[in-house]
Amino acid sequence: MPYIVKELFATLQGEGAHSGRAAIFCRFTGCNLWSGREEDRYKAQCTFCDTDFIGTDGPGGGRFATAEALAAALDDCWQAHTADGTHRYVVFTGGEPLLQLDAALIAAVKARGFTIAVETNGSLLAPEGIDWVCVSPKPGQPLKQTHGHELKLVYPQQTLSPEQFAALDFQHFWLQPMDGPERLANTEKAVRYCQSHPQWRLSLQTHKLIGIP
Ligand SMILES: C[S@@+](CC[C@H](N)C(=O)[O-])C[C@H]1O[C@@H](n2cnc3c(N)ncnc32)[C@H](O)[C@@H]1O
Ligand SMILES: Nc1nc2[nH]cc(C(=O)O)c2c(=O)[nH]1
Ligand code: SF4
Ligand SMILES: [Mg+2]
Repeated sequence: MPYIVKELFATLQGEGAHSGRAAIFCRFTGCNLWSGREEDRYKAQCTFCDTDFIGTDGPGGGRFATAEALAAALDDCWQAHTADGTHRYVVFTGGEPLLQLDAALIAAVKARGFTIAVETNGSLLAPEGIDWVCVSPKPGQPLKQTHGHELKLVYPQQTLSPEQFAALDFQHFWLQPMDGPERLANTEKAVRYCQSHPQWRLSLQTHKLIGIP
């Protein structure tokens, strides 16, 4: 099965505990909670997505026939954008990366010296070997990935509250204000929640603030 990638680009991780860290983002095509088409958004399980994950037309996107081919593309992207070969970091996102990220790709990317992070909605179990698991729960599907490194809840959501997740096995608990027309009000709500519930910290989408991808 080929890996289908919307885009593959170098930037800084904008969110969560690794915010500010140089990374290659590999955005897989497709999600299990929304078709990605605007006309379907109202009936999707996840309705507030900020991302275009349809097709393969983004920078560096395409169909990669093998794990080795995709790992080589990540390697090229890292080498084109960084001064040295160390601290290699790849973030697999999407769409929903756990629909495609498998043992073969993890092994191929590790063999090239990358530390691997994933951004997942948590409705699928993560395979072994991922170094940093960020789970961002969504409505509509039961949460299967109930442990990891950071839990990043988009806030506020009508049907999901921080209390539902506060006892799970994660090192970091983030509230990330929901982007969209209510972003400012949502940010104020997230600030108030974090102030009164100090287990939770505020995650801003810093890449959007400074205009990088
Ligand atoms: C586009 S998702 C892709 C990865 C995976 N499908 C997921 O939902 O975690 C990447 C991150 O953006 C967050 N996100 C998506 N839409 C957002 C929005 N409107 N405001 C704030 N964060 C959002 C997600 O919760 C997730 O943490
Ligand atoms: N800079 C940057 N940081 C990010 N962290 C998570 C992202 C995502 O879309 O998964 C993202 C993204 O799209 N850009
Ligand atoms: S689960 Fe993630 S990629 Fe899928 S629609 Fe929601 S935010 Fe977007
Ligand atoms: Mg994003």
